[in-house]
Amino acid sequence: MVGFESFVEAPSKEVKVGYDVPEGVDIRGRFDPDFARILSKDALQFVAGLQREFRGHIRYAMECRKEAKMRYNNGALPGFDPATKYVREGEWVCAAPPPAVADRRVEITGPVERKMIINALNSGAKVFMADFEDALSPSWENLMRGQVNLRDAVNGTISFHDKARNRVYKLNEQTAKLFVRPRGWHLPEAHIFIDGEPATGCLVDFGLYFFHNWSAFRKTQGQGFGPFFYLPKMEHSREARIWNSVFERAEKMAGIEKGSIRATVLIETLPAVFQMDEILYELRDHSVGLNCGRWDYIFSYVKTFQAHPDRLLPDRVLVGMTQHFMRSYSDLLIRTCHRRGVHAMGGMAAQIPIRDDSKANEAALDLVRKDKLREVRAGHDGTWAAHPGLIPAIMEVFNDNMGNKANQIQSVKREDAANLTEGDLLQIPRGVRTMDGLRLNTRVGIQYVAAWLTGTGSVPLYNLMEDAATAEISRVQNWQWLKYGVELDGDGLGVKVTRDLFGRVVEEEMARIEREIGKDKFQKGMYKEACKIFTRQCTAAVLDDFLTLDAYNHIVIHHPKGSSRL
Ligand SMILES: CC(=O)SCCNC(=O)CCNC(=O)[C@H](O)C(C)(C)COP(=O)(O)OP(=O)(O)OC[C@H]1O[C@@H](n2cnc3c(N)ncnc32)[C@H](O)[C@@H]1OP(=O)(O)O
Ligand SMILES: O=CC(=O)O
Ligand SMILES: [Mg+2]
Repeated sequence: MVGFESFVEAPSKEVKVGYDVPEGVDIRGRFDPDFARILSKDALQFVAGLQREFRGHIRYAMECRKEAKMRYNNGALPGFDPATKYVREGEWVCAAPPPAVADRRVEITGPVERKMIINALNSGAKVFMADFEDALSPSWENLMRGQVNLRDAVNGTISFHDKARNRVYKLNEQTAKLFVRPRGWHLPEAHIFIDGEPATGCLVDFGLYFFHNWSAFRKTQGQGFGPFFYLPKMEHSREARIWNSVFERAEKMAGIEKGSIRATVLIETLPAVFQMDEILYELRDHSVGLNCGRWDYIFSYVKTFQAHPDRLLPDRVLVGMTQHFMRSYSDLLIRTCHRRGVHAMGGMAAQIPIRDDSKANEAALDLVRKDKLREVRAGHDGTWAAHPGLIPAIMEVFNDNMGNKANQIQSVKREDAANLTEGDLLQIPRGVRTMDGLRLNTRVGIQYVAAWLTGTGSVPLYNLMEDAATAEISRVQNWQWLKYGVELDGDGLGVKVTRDLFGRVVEEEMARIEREIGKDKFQKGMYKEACKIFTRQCTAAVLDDFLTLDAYNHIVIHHPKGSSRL
């Protein structure tokens, strides 16, 4: 095929440099020689092939999401699909877990940032999930540097020199096994156009990573299997079927056996909890389990029931795993996975170490221990840690309760959970809705968007980890409370959430943020822009599907033409 060059100006020199692209591919992101090694013509050809083969299927799946949304908005409830009862009732199992990742008792997650990748791989966790998703702001720089970092990590050559601290970071002898989480199906990659359209973000993340790393990964990490992935935010098994076909195409291109690639699917949307068997079935040759993506799941509960004022959630801090609908989701996930012979992974506790207050730190650690103890006793085979400082405590809980077994797939079947019903999975959570809840949602939402706009996708706020999933809860909850003029509990005054009240809350919380972080940081940051985006989304007549879809327009930078909206 005849190629052509996608030219951009090199700003300092007056020469033209450019990516060598295959026909139909146009790179609109900044040129960088490091990026060019990732965006090689062959790699782009592979990504373009994926895009061309699967774009129609993806479009259809996104249309189906819209249709389902309309049904829920008209009063329907999600539930098990009678048409796929035979899948749920059939006796089948997934391919056996690869030996390299039989033991996944503690997994650390984090963005694909160079130092964090090294720290995570060295952290003592069994697995590191490198994130292009909830924890990453998908700027061109972050995405492309992330690909460079992962290639160096898989090759074992990654290093990082922290000049300020004069510290050099390198990989230990023993490292965690690498999983990569591409973006969700809904996000475009606006810096890569294929046949005149933005590429699908997750196909870019997957395609580039797979193309450059499959061979080395299988030798150094996967003991003959791999690469390994986490798949986010799916709503239906038809979306899992697309991933399965993507994997088969990739395996064919690489000339490796079907079933080499393995993926854990996050069950983190409400519709997907009714599709767990179906999702595993679609991916049965490529599955390595399911995971409780609890934060997006809460977000999805609100989103799915956006037009159901009888199903409002209480304050965000009250929606924990002990609420009946959350516990039922975790129990059914364990039962489903173990019946099908794969891992049932727990979720993320949002607490992180608190350095300057040992009492508060101990209290936070205690919450993490309790959460993890509940998970391991329920039958989860492993769980997530947001920070390396939590790994020893979490590891201890899993070691004490799982002993020498690599996992609990065969030993904890949870047949009792077979009787869980749609009613259990949808049970309305209990708790109050307060002014403090509204304020916290607002303060956290604005600060998160401000960080995201400046390139950081996971941040510590008020001693908790915040990422795209947790920020989404704040956004949709505010939207829903505003939409239905919710009467707040707590002060006995029956204050209603109105636009006026929300306007005052936003003003006061912006002032509070400025006091907390200081005038200088506030001025230099993107708090005002973030406030505008967040406020617009909370007050929109129609709920935006994703916070990051609109915000993405603010971080797209086309070269050499400047910023560009999709
Ligand atoms: C809902 C979901 O999707 S959860 C999954 C997605 N979310 C995530 O992955 C969040 C991951 N965690 C993080 O990003 C971070 O821990 C944060 C933002 C929450 C806190 O970050 P910080 O306040 O910078 O942490 P802190 O200053 O305590 O870091 C101490 C050290 O630990 C390292 N560290 C902290 N978290 C991680 C991590 N997740 N992975 C690797 N290293 C980490 C830091 O790089 C730092 O290293 P250094 O001492 O060599 O400089
Ligand atoms: O991705 C994980 C979640 O909880 O959301
Ligand atoms: Mg998530």
